[in-house]
Amino acid sequence: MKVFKALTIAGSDSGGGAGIQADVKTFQELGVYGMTAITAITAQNTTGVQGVYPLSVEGIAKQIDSIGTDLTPDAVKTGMLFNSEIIKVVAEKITQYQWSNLVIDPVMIAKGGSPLLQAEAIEALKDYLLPIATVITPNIPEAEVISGIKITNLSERKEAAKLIYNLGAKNVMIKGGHEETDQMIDLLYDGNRFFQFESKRIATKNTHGTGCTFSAAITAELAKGKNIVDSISVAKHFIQAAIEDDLRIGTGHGPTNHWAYNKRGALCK
Ligand SMILES: Nc1ncnc2c1ncn2[C@@H]1O[C@H](COP(=O)(O)OP(=O)(O)O)[C@@H](O)[C@H]1O
Ligand SMILES: Cc1ncc(COP(=O)(O)O)c(N)n1
Repeated sequence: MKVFKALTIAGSDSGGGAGIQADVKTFQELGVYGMTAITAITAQNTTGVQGVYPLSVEGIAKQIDSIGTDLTPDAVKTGMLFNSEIIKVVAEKITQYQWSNLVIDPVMIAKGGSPLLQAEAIEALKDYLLPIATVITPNIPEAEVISGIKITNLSERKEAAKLIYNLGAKNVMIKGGHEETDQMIDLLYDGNRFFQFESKRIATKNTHGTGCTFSAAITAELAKGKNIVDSISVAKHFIQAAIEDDLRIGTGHGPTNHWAYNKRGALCK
């Protein structure tokens, strides 16, 4: 049996809804063996972030080397990277090991407003990570920061996608979670065409970790050898099910249910 393997290089969320924890749960649900290199520990729950503790650059490089010298991932994603030093070492190691299928989730701010990426790191993200990305998955505020333009409608989102594409990412997926529309549109640009992935907006405050889960699902499907459009299509169904079937735990922005996608599959059989 061929075992598909995916690596996440991201921060730990003690509350279990976002970050490394969301990624590993998603990999597992999609039948992919999950591996991790932790960049920072956050003390976090559904009410917000209580503390951020980045790891040393040496400690992060060592974790990636442990994987690179023994286990070759079929796809890699990055999440919270915190500062430019971490971004540089992560880009260097991914290049050193010649890993392909790289998903960059340019995590900047947690749902409650706490910064998970320092402002000084934006240029490093553009210079070192975008040129090696198979796909970058910003939400609308992140796409505004990277592209440098304001996004208030779909045509501005398309313009931003083109600007981000020109920075070197092979595909740009600008998510629509931050738009006030009833229809949730995630927009992909592959340098040639635009693709829209649509679903109904779910009225809920429990969206902690949606971006992490979505990008982890894309990573898992790329690891299995699917193309970008098919990978995003699965990820969209996965996140929709996970949000619809929210767990209602904690007193703030609760997590999504990573089990929901497979639970539905099982119920349909
Ligand atoms: N209320 C919602 N209903 C349905 N899908 C949602 C909702 N909120 C977010 N999503 C989906 O979750 C994914 C993450 O979107 P978004 O919230 O924009 O990212 P982030 O978590 O990075 O801010 C996207 O696929 C988006 O369409
Ligand atoms: C460690 C960590 N990484 C990422 C996020 C972003 O979460 P979201 O997916 O809700 O944008 C988070 N809150 N914590």
